[in-house]
Amino acid sequence: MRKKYYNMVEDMKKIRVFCRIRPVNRNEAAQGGVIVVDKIDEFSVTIDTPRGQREFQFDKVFSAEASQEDLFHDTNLIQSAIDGYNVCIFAYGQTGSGKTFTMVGDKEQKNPGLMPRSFNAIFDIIRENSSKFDFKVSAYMLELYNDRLQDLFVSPAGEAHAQPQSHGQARRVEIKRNRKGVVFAQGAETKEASSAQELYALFQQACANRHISATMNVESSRSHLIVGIRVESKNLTNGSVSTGKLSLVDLAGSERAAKTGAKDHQLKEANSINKSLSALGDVISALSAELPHVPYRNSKLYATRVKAITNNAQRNVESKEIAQLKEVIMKLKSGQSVEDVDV
Ligand SMILES: Nc1ncnc2c1ncn2[C@@H]1O[C@H](COP(=O)(O)OP(=O)(O)OP(=O)(O)O)[C@@H](O)[C@H]1O
Repeated sequence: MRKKYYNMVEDMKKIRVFCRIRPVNRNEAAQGGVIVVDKIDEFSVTIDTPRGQREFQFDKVFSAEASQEDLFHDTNLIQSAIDGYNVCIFAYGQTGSGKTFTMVGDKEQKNPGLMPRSFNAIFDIIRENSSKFDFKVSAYMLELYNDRLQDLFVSPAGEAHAQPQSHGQARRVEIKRNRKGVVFAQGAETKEASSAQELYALFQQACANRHISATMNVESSRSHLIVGIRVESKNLTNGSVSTGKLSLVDLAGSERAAKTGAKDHQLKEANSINKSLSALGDVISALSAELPHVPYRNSKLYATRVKAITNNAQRNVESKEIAQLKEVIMKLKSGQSVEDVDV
């Protein structure tokens, strides 16, 4: 059992790359379109290109018939996030390739994607363990638009009316790293949720505040959506507290704006998306090639010098005493008395 868990943790140190093949849609089928990606086994695909056939390898390949449930089943790292690990899942691909469908699902939520399924799974696990742990779930939701992080819990109208800070600018969200190397979004509003429904309602509120390109009559994400869910669990037997984080990211695609005679601001969007996606691509290739320098700082998507993701999977756990001391500090900061806290 212990070996199995150890192997799982070892496995988690890696970045895993899955490939999902999108089925042809009605328009494409009407124009005689066919799938050009061929799944040849569990791990490989071939693509016919003008320069001949090319083969690509992945940790797993999902065919066009794979269901949302299949995807969730094989990418499910919710238990690890609840156990105190930092888990990040994102979809990467060109415009229209199915990133939003995979991460969020279809509009009517007949086929929910990884995000709503993860919200449910978090609270299912919490329910199963509620006699042994006290849980606290909180979330922040951001978008990265034109190289600027926006807090999606603050509506654009609210932002416009917000009191400017002393240096004359509206509230800014910045990616920072604390002394333990944990990355966090400084300045982002965090909201607590006590059920999957509440978390989903927060998500819907966040989506309503996203940038959409009004002049394009197609549904296309023009910004990167970042959903961060923090799960704090207090062990009721020994008082230790572990904090895990699940980051779910729906990246924007870029090609469409560039191809359709885009206006100035659309080109700015496309350039900014391309720049951040290529920075992300550089980070991933540096990590997978285990290069000594990982260029995190080239984009706000990975703006901090996170200690190598590949070789540092560790649980964020603190003892009962530290958890209590933090509580004392919190109370003192808010002007409460601490006499009744026994440390
Ligand atoms: N596996 C799938 N099965 C059925 N329909 C799908 C699948 N993947 C994507 N689609 C449909 O294809 C269309 C494009 O998908 P989606 O919006 O997810 O693309 P995207 O990669 O997020 O695009 P963009 O980068 O422009 O936001 C949508 O109508 C979506 O419902």
